[in-house]
Amino acid sequence: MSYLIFELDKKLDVKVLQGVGKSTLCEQLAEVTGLQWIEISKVAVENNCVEEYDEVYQCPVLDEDKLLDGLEDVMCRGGNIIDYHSCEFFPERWFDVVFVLRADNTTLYDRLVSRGYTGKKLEDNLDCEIFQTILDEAMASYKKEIVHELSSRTSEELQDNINRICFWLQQWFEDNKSS
Ligand SMILES: Nc1ncnc2c1ncn2[C@@H]1O[C@H](COP(=O)(O)OP(=O)(O)O)[C@@H](O)[C@H]1O
Repeated sequence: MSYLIFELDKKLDVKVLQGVGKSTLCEQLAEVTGLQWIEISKVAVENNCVEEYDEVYQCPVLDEDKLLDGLEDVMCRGGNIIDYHSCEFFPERWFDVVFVLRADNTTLYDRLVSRGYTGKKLEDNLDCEIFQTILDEAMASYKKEIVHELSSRTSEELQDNINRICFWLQQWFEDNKSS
């Protein structure tokens, strides 16, 4: 499961979880739309926003306040695609639409195993999908009407998602032309 969140405050921004295809989608979307793809994990490391390393999940633990402070100006300008595996700590005002990517468990299992995930990290990522944790988190963090689910299992669905998001963007610009 994954998020894709656009902040469309006259400009745009996107945010997206693990193995569902968010990087793949964000990269292609950035190419097509000209939006700036921001990988939070990379930005955090580059800007010293990592507090410690979680040995169980084998991932960095972020200094969220510092990270958010550093992103504030960029997000206010808009035009970004934000890519990360959690969404509740981002300010609600940053985003105008949220896309939650979904993949069935077999697909997700194969992707995560081929990426080298094992043990608790693998189990918890799969549980997230089974229990719809990310969708619930998105629904709880943002207005329900701006949260959308997209299936992300095949290359056809990837293309379809890009088309749907581009169409959605066009509509957004039409609706907000005069403001
Ligand atoms: N829609 C899709 N159809 C088929 N394979 C996909 C799709 N999206 C991503 N993948 C593949 O799944 C793997 C994980 O994708 P990635 O974009 O890195 O996920 P994430 O960024 O969510 O962790 C990669 O090998 C990628 O090529």
